[in-house]
Amino acid sequence: MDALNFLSKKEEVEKEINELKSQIEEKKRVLETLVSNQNKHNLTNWEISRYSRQILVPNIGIKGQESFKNGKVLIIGAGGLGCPAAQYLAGCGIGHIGLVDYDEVEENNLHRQLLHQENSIGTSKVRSAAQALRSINSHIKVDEYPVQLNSLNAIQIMQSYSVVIDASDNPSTRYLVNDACIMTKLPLVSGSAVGMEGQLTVYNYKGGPCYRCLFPDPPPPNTVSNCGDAGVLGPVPGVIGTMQALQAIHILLESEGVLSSKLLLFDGADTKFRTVKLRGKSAGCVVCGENPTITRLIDYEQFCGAPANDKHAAVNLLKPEERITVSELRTALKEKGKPVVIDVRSKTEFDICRLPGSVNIPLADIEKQSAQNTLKSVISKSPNPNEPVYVICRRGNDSQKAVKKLRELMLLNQDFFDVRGGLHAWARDIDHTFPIY
Ligand SMILES: Nc1ncnc2c1ncn2[C@@H]1O[C@H](COP(=O)(O)OP(=O)(O)OP(=O)(O)O)[C@@H](O)[C@H]1O
Ligand SMILES: [Zn+2]
Repeated sequence: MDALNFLSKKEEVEKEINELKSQIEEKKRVLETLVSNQNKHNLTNWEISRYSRQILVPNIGIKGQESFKNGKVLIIGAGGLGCPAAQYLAGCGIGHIGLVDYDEVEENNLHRQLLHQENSIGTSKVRSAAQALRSINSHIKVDEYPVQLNSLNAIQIMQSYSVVIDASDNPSTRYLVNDACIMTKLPLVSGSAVGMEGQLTVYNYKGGPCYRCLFPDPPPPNTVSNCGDAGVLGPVPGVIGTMQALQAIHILLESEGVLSSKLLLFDGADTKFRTVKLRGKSAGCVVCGENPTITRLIDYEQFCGAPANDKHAAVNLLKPEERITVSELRTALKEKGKPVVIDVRSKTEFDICRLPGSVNIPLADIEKQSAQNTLKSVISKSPNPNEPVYVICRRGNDSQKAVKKLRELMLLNQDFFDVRGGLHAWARDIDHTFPIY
């Protein structure tokens, strides 16, 4: 047989094989339908076997597993809460999961965002989480939205789902998701976790309240603590995110356990759970009340006075002459003997790293004016008590607040200077061995 004949014969046989394969697949489907009709459900033998341990739970059963298979859950945020929530939903066989996140994986995410791996640092969180979910369960559909959820895209993204999980970390996104859930008539599973504590509730479920019914006004900007500032212990969002998955499941099952009009509080320090009753739906709510005034999505960053992310915007509270650079600080440290350097971070942060000889007086103590005696004693003991005092913090925001306060108090007629960019700038420009957190 010459080469041409061989190739065309080969192609013919391969075509026949493919046709036979698709006939087999088709027959398998017919058989599955026959079996499931006989069993009066639409689960395949493979699904029964794969999910057998949860199907055996009387609250779930075949009916429950069918509702998981048909379930469509959207998760906003693939971080500390979103990872455990998504992981359990994928494991349970929720047929369709959507993930929204604009951010990339950072090394400091890995202690708690366990869908992401070391080799995903710097890549899209949505991509990394979606890949992990597909390797947990290749039979579910995972939609990837590597974007910031905003007023332009929220409704369109949400309307393909039946339950929404808010696993984000900022008030602007919380109000946006709430309002979009009212407009798309979707139940909203809302969670949060910072430090050792977490909270969980369900909004907009069967006549229950929405987020705005309970919190009509946004919190003042910069008053909301986040993981980047206050820290968080990994298993704490693990608990809350897992319970968000459980709430989504209760909603899909239409079971009793939905936390509507109730708030679950978790204290990881004392290992305590508490549930408190919340106010019901408010007739005057501007979005879900009797005469709503918000009928389309608004500008949430403007409403909250804060961006829809937790990136740090640099504050600018002082005049240029009240601030010095890290290079000027280094010169002062070299040339002026031992100037006083006040570090206004928390004690926990001061224990992580500090400039040699710096003294820790947290901003909170300066603001409460409870630090004056300590400060006076530090200054009077310094070799050059009339020299300027330098104030430093992590990124150069809190140090400006401290300098402003200290200058207002005109303590000892001392000159106080802010160190621009704080210890992050020191690590970047002066000492590359200095730790960054
Ligand atoms: N509007 C939004 N659209 C899409 N994703 C959002 C939005 N707002 C917040 N997120 C995402 O929600 C996730 C929240 O995760 P988490 O609270 O663990 O914080 P983090 O930003 O990952 O970590 P850290 O606060 O420690 O830097 C983040 O990945 C963030 O990018
Ligand atoms: Zn409401």
